[in-house]
Amino acid sequence: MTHIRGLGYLKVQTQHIDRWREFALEGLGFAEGSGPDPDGLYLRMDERRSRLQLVPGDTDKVLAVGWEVRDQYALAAVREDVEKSGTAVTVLTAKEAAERDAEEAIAFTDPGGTPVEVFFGPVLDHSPLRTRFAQKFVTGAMGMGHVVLPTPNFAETVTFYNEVLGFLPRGAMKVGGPVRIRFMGVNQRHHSAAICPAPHDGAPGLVHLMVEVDTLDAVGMALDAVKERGFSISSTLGRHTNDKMVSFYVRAPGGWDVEYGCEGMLVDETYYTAEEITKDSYWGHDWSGSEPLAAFVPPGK
Ligand SMILES: Cc1ccc(O)c(O)c1CC[C@@H]1C(=O)CC[C@]2(C)C(=O)CC[C@@H]12
Ligand SMILES: [Fe+2]
Repeated sequence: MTHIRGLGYLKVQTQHIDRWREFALEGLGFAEGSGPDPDGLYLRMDERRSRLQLVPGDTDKVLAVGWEVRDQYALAAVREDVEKSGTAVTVLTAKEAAERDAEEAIAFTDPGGTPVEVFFGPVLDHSPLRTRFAQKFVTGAMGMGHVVLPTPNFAETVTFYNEVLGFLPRGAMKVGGPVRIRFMGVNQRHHSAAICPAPHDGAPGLVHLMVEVDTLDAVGMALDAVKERGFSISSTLGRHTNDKMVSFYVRAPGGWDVEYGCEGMLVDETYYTAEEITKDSYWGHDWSGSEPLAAFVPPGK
């Protein structure tokens, strides 16, 4: 059993903070939140002060994938498990935790090189949330969405998430020969993470972030809004075969994608078994117009 309850937050550095503002606020309909860096962009999806955090910098890269646990006891247990695996853990200072709107947090790097944080005690913002398309983001017990992480050490990374962090296998898909993308979950969301083999550890360290909304109309309105603003559609609308989600993928400033969807299924662990899908989608999800993902482009190219 894992102590991790869901994806809590994602913090990303970007060279393109102004374009990000347009992308996230006008295109995807996130609400503006608050956070410690006056030059940062803090995006609200729910009662948290922020879920997605962009800070300006001279490269585009993931600074932290933040996983949430129930309380201080769960955090201590995760820390012990990670340390026992031989991975060094940093306990963040009270100031560093406060900057993350958390009561306490730890940090470490996974075998694929992704900077990971685990925290408890998120600080809330009770002011009414007004989103651009009047959509509700599906968060709560399902966390903020899912991340697809690239790794040059695929087997080791998968083992780490399953056996050290306790993520449950939620099926796989072959992506060339015997190589599989592996989906993993920690709650009723079908997958909160997917691990994807990448040939090298190229920036930005992320393949995509998926966020879910409550209506197909909001997905359609976001699709129109990002297209109107000149953002590149990586994949057309489609329905996935594993989590049943209807989504599109759009290229974020910085070379990774945001998947924006609705109608994701709820997993019932009483009956669930991990299955292998042989098609990514029942219909749609045409990737032929996708610009190359930065995670798969060799550094320096
Ligand atoms: C197959 C699938 C099911 C549910 C998801 O949320 C999801 O993101 C995916 C993967 C989508 C996508 C794909 O099918 C083609 C190969 C892609 C582009 C990758 O290399 C990572 C994401 C993959
Ligand atoms: Fe996805």
